[in-house]
Amino acid sequence: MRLALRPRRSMLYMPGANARALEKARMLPADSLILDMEDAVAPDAKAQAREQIVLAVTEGGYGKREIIVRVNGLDTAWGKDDLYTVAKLPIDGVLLPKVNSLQEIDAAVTCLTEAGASAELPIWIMAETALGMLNIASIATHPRLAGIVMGTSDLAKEMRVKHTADRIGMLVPLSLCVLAARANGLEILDGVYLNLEDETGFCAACEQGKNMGFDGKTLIHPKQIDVTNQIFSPSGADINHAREVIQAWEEARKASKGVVVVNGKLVENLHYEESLRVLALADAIKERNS
Ligand SMILES: CC(C)(COP(=O)(O)OP(=O)(O)OC[C@H]1O[C@@H](n2cnc3c(N)ncnc32)[C@H](O)[C@@H]1OP(=O)(O)O)[C@@H](O)C(=O)NCCC(=O)NCCSC(=O)C[C@H](O)C(=O)O
Ligand SMILES: [Mg+2]
Repeated sequence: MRLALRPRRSMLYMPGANARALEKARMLPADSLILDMEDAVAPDAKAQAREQIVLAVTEGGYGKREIIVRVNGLDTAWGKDDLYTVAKLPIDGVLLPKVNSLQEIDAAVTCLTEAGASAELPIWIMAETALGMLNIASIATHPRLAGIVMGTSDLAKEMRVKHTADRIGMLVPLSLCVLAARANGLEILDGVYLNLEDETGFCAACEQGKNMGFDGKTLIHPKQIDVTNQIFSPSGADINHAREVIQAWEEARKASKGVVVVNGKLVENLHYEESLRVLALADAIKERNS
């Protein structure tokens, strides 16, 4: 499933059991919201979280923010009821946690279909298990899949990787998932940054994620939104450069040339296509903010 170009620079998690967070999110500038029934919710609060999420999305008021609900896995006591509950909610996607295989997506889709969900309801997966990493090339081909969210906390635990500033132990899985996403036309979001006091480290992680090819970053607190939106938006310089490339390339084409030099750099068709994407993203962000 290919989604239309939509900014997904910032995707904020909130525990479904936290009514204040569900309320607050209606005013926050995040592009997407993940209303969580899974790991941010204690077992005793699962039923309450489900009820509050139903109430919140039914009431609405989230404007242009994309609403995605993260359900519990089908191997838990709550997974099936979660899927039955979200099947008919007015949401933009369902996020499946800890996906290990394509067959697990099939099982979730079967539940959603039984419960009357539209065949158009986008499915997202968390890439956060060692087995899921090894199977990501196959998982990413699922026809209902819209996007991948990196679960770097669970993955670090499974791989016994330390959270270092350069994320050295994460680079292979992160890039593997970016490759799988791009090969299948999917969106992909980087994992969360857990230290809420470390702004410098957070900015560096956002920059690294952008440079690695991610569309945006998942977040745990409202104070992480603005900087994320800024880093994952094309800058003024990016937009000017894209316009120059497009103009130069179109003129070159008219003159039957296959290459042209812009500001001392070689420009080919691939740069033209990337420049069109940058301008389309900038327009989508403008529209999102209007
Ligand atoms: C980390 C927190 C528990 C901190 O909460 P709190 O102590 O309430 O923070 P503040 O007092 O600084 O909050 C200021 C105001 O902002 C609202 N708020 C806080 N967090 C959120 C949020 N996530 N969404 C919406 N609104 C939020 C507070 O209500 C305050 O509002 P106001 O009343 O107007 O002052 C908390 O931030 C939190 O719970 N964060 C989310 C944690 C979470 O969802 N974790 C699970 C996802 S991470 C994960 O599982 C990734 C993956 O699976 C993996 O494996 O990597
Ligand atoms: Mg996780």
